[in-house]
Amino acid sequence: MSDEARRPNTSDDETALPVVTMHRPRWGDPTTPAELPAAAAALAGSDAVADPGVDPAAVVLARPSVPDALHAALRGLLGAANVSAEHRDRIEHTRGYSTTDLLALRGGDGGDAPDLVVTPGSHDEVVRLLALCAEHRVAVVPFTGGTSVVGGLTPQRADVVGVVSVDLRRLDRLVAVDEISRTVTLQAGLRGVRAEELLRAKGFTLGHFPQSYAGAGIGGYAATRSAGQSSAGYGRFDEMVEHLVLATPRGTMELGTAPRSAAGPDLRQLVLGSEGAFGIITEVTVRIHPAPACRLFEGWRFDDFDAGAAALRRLAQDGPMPTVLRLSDEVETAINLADPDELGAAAGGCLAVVGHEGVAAEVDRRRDATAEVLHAAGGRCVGPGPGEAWRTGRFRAPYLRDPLLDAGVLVETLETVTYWSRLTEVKGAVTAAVTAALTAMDTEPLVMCHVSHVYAAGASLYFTVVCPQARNPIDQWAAAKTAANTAIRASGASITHHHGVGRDHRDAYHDEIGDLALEALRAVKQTLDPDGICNPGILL
Ligand SMILES: Cc1cc2nc3c(=O)[nH]c(=O)nc-3n(C[C@H](O)[C@H](O)[C@H](O)COP(=O)(O)OP(=O)(O)OC[C@H]3O[C@@H](n4cnc5c(N)ncnc54)[C@H](O)[C@@H]3O)c2cc1C
Repeated sequence: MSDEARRPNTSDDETALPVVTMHRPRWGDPTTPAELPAAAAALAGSDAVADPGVDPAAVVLARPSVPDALHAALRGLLGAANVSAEHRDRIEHTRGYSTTDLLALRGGDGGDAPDLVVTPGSHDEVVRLLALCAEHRVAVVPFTGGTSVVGGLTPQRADVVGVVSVDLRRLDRLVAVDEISRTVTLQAGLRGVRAEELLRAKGFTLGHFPQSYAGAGIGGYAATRSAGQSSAGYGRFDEMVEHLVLATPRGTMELGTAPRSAAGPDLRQLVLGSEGAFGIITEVTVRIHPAPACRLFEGWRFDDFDAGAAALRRLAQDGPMPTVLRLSDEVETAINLADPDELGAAAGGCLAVVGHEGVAAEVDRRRDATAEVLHAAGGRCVGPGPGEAWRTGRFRAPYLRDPLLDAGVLVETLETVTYWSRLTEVKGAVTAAVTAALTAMDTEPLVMCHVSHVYAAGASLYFTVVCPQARNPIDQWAAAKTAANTAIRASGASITHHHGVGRDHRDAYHDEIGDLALEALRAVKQTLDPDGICNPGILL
């Protein structure tokens, strides 16, 4: 392996991002907006109406409805500087980053804004503020990075008198590294980028890089069972968690005594993925890895999606397992969103990105063994170019959505997970359902798909849908999303692999788990949150 292909993991490391303040409804660092590639504008169609949306500062919000007594008690508990009813703070905590969330705010709808935004500075303060809010029947929405794409930050107001957003940004410490056990204890409000920066300084990595890496944080990762793009090598976030601390309106629950235990069911699993419905995660202890010294990312071509998927399955089942393993279908390969300058360029076949990280000898050994499997499965190595283009461009991709929306293009993603034996069927069913729903509205879409995470028994499918915006794009996407959810459930797949349930997937999730399991979950909520103030309507 040439030294040029196998790059030392140094200053061109795309994971070394600065921590930026997000500015709803746009993504990321406002000083580096994305240019819309000329070819992408054509996706809007000739009827598209360009619309940059309403200035968030001009969005009218309702008067805060939390009782004065609670407002005063929160100021007493947290200090006046950590309790805000300011317009700007309320806007910045309104909904998440799904396309419909953005469209609503761009359209001037501030209806889901919280009444107050609070920033507690310790676990004890979180416990006490939960008790105060329960006393006053005010809903509490935990907020880490605010990048939810499933309505996880939009609680139901029906049975509460107000909504408080609990922004965990002050819980931002790396508490301790256990180098012998290779674990780190992190406070929940730490942004992912900052956690990685702190760990790299000690020679370690978390290995968790979701596409929302620029915005999301530790508490959100745990609460949603997030999956990073290196999940093949490092695992999903929930698989990394050894120990966690949950603040509930009834007190503290601390779970995870040892790496594995036979002491009853693993209750950490009740909290991971609970999306704020049972309380607020304030701290987690997770596994870490030595920071990789080298990496090698390559592109591999396959004749078609099924051939590529079969090759990925071979690796997932029999090894070796790369650090990054993903496969774009024919449409996504041709559109090549990883390189915006090549939008629309026809490429043919399907492209897989295969990445290895570690010490040089291990990278070489795994790369060669992987190449043998992929060759045998019909793959052709096309060198580091496409792999490096994907690696270096991946955190820029979310910036493209804003100029697309400005230009009147609807762009949204959805995902699912199923067994290998059903992968092609599920992919076909979801693509057909979304295409039919949007075509019926005279907005025929382009539906792209990739395999984003692989396991021995199956894989997740991630769809990107692009079409011209209809007159009411929120209703337009709701129809497409309903069609997709129905197709996912009808084909026996799970409603989500990593985005979570939130409000948007709640009904499909209940269908997926069945009545008895739902009753059991409700009993847990009743025990931990008897007044129903923890993210009401999310998950349950
Ligand atoms: C452009 C883009 C790309 C994305 N790519 C990925 C991806 O590659 N992989 C992936 O897994 N997801 C992805 N997502 C979805 C999202 O980033 C993840 O769900 C992420 O884990 C959310 O983290 P967050 O810190 O932003 O959480 P938030 O949005 O703040 O919260 C998410 C949910 O968890 C609850 N919550 C937050 N903090 C806590 C806490 N401390 N305790 C209890 N509940 C809490 C919230 O109330 C909410 O319901 C993407 C989103 C966007 C917008």
